[in-house]
Amino acid sequence: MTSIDLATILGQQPLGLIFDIDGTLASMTPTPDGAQLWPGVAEDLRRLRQYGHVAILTGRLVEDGARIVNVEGLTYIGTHGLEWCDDLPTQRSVQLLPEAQPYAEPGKQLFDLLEQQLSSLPGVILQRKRVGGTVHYRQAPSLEETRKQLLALLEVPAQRLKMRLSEGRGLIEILTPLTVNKGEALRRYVQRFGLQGVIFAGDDLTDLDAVLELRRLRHEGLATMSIIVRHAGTLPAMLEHGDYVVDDVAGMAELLHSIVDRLEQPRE
Ligand SMILES: O=P(O)(O)OC[C@H]1O[C@H](O[C@H]2O[C@H](CO)[C@@H](O)[C@H](O)[C@H]2O)[C@H](O)[C@@H](O)[C@@H]1O
Repeated sequence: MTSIDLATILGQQPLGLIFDIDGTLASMTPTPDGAQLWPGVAEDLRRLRQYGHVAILTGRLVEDGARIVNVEGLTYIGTHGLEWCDDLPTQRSVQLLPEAQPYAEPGKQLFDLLEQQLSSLPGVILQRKRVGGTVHYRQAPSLEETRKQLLALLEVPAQRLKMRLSEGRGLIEILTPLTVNKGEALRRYVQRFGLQGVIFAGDDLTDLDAVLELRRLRHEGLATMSIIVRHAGTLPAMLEHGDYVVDDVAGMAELLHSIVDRLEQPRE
């Protein structure tokens, strides 16, 4: 624990609590469709809604993230900040940032191209999103060979279509060239509700932008705390810049539960 005091942050109003999904509220599974919230988390998120603004900030499509979390009354922010929904997408419509709209078609073209080659790419899963998407190759028989094959297929057309490729563990993200990321999305969320206290929890490379943005917000006078969910192979930069570390999704679920318990205690 750093010198940042959880009780001080939880005492701020308006308070915001923002969570990543995969590796934070849900354990990693071999395929994206297998992910499930850790037991008890959905109930704690429901209780949490009464004390602050609660958001899910994920790399997944809003609908996909909402399918996993499935708690009403949260803000669902998908595709690393490109799309927003003020409740479950069954209740409210999903808003794509207008600046992202022109990249829907180029993203689709890249996925169409990969789809044509799918029979020669065993173990590859294509996850299309509203704009761009994720190419998973974690299940491929040879990771490095498949990675090279995918990059060879994608690099030139992506450049021509002005789309960006980014690599993670066993995946390639097809992204827009926009600078929107989880950090920018977090700031938008904070400004939208005039939050004074902000907690963000995440575990992976794309969460680092949000962790760093929280630091900037703290320098601007807000009470903020980032929670890093540590797994085998957690990026050193996450541990360096985060404020509070928990071990695995189980540790995150435990902390979430204790946060809700604290908020439910009567104030003196
Ligand atoms: O921002 P997040 O909520 O952490 O989402 C990041 C990506 O998560 C998903 O992929 C990862 O989790 C899968 C389920 O555990 C796993 O099978 C996959 O290998 C991981 O990369 C999701 O499928 C992606 O769309 C998200 O971008």
